[in-house]
Amino acid sequence: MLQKTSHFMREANLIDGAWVQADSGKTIDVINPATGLRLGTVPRAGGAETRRAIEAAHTAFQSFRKTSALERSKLLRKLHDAIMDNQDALAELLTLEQGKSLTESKGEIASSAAYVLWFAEEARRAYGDVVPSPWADRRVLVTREPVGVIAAITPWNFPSSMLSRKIGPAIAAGCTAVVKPASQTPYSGLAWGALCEEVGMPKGVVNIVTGSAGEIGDEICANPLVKKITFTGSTEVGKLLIEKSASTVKKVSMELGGNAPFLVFDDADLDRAVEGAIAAKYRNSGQTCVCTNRFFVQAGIHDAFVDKLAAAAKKLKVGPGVEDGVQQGPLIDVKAVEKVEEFIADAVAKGGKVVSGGKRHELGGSFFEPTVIAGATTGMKFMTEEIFGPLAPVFKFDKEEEAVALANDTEFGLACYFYTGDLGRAFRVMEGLKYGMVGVNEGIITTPEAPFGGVKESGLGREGGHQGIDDYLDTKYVCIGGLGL
Ligand SMILES: NC(=O)C1=CN([C@@H]2O[C@H](COP(=O)(O)OP(=O)(O)OC[C@H]3O[C@@H](n4cnc5c(N)ncnc54)[C@H](OP(=O)(O)O)[C@@H]3O)[C@@H](O)[C@H]2O)C=CC1
Ligand SMILES: O=C(O)[C@H](O)CS(=O)(=O)O
Repeated sequence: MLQKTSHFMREANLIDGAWVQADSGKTIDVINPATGLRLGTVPRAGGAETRRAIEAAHTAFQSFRKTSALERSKLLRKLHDAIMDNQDALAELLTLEQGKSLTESKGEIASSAAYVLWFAEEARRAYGDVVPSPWADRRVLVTREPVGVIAAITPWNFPSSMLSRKIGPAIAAGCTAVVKPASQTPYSGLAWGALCEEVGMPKGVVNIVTGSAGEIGDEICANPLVKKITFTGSTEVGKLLIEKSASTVKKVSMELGGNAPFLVFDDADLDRAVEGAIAAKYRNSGQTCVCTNRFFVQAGIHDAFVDKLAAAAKKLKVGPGVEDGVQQGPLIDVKAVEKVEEFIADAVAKGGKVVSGGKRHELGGSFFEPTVIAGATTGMKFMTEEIFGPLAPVFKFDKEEEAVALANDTEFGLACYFYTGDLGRAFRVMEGLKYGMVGVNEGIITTPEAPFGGVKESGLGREGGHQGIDDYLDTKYVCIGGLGL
C-alpha cells in the first residue's frame, strides 16, 4: 500500500459521524484487480445498519435544511479544495481498487472536484418564482425546497466521480445522504466520508454503508424516510430499484446501461475520427457506460479506418495502473474478461475478423488485449448487448439513413458519436439519433456544465448542468391572501 493512500483508506462505515463495523462483525474482501491480492476489507452491513444510517440522515436533515444556500456553497467549495489537495492520494486509492491507470484516476478525481465546484455554484441559483397574480388581493409564490434524505448507489467503474454527481447536488439543495458504494470499489466512496469530516460537514449529513446490496437496497427502497434514490449502474438493477421504491413513491434518478454507436462518414477527418474512437472505446479499458459499443463506418472510408484503428489499439500500453505510461489497466475481474471472450467467440463464429488483440494479455489475470473486430454484422451479440470491455466491433454501411437506423436499433439511448465534415449532415444525423448525449467530431464529451443522462432504457433524469439539482428539490406553490391589498 502506498503510504499517502492509507490516510483515506477506511475499513469501516460512516453512520451518524461514527466509523463503525457491521453488527455481525462480518466483512467483504476488497481485491486489487491488477494483482488479484486483497487490499483490505470493509464491513458487510445489512438492513439494520442501513436503517440507522437513514435515521441519522433524517435527524441531520432537520437542521441541515435550514442552512443558507451560501453556507452550503462554501461547504462544497471547501470539499472541492480538499479533493484537489489530496488528488494524488485519492487517485492511488482509486487505481488500487479499480485498476484504471493513475492518469485516468487523477482525471476522475479532478472530474469529481469539478462536479462539486459546479454544485457549489448551483446551490446559490436554485431560484423560485414570483408569479404575476391573477387576483388583485393575493400573491403567488413558487419556492423550491430540499426533498430530504436521499440514497445514492454507485457502480465500480467510476467510484468517485459517480458519487460527486450525487453528493454535490444533494448538499447544494440542502438534502442529506445515505451512500452505498459498489462492493468491488468501496474505498473511493468511503474516502468521501473522510473528506466530509475534514471540511466540517455536520455529522449525519453524509452516511456511507457497504455490504449486502440486496439487504441495503431493500431497506433503502422500503424506508419512507428516504425521499429519493439516485442510482448509477446496470439497467437490470435500475429497474429493480424503480419497482421496489414504488411502494413509497420515491423520486428516482437512474443512470443506466448504454449501447453507444460511433458513426464515421466518408467526409470525416479520418485521423480525428480514429483519435476520437480510441478515446471513446478504450477509456477505463472500455468499462464506461458511454464507451462506444458499435462502430458504423461508411464504405468509402471503412478500410482505412479499420487499419488505423487496429494500429492505434495495438499501441496502447497494457499494465498495472500504478505503472508509468500505462493506458489500459486490468478489467475489474476475470468474470468481465470471460464476458469479452464470449463476445469475441460469438463474432468470430458468425464471420467476424479479429484485426487487433483478441485474447487475454500475457500479463495474465484480468488484463486483456485492446481488440478490434472487422466484418461485424447485426446478428452478433454486441449489436444488442453492452460489451463493457476493450472490444471494438466495426460494421460497414453505405447510406446515411441506414447508419442512423442501425444506430437507433437498441433499447438504450445514453451516448452516441459521429464524425462528418458536412454541416447539413451533422444536423440531420444529430436530430435523427435517439440518445441523451451526442458527440459530433468528439469522442469524450462529459463535463459538469452539461446534463449527463440517457433516454429509453438508459435512464431517468440528468446529472450535471443546470438540470442536475432539480431532482433534489421539491416545488411548492404558495398563494397568499388576506393582505388588505
Ligand atoms: N449510465 C451511467 O452513467 C452508468 C451506467 N453504468 C452501468 O452499470 C453497469 C456496470 O456497473 P455495475 O457496478 O456492474 O452495475 P450493477 O448494477 O451491478 O451495480 C451497481 C451498484 O448497484 C448495487 N446493487 C446491485 N444490486 C442491488 C440491489 N438489489 N439493490 C441495491 N443496490 C444494488 C451494486 O452493489 P454491489 O457492488 O454490492 O453488487 C453497485 O453498488 C453497466 O451496465 C454500465 O452500463 C455504469 C456506470 C455509469
Ligand atoms: O460511469 C461512467 O461510465 C461515466 O459516466 C463515464 S464519464 O462520465 O466519465 O464519461
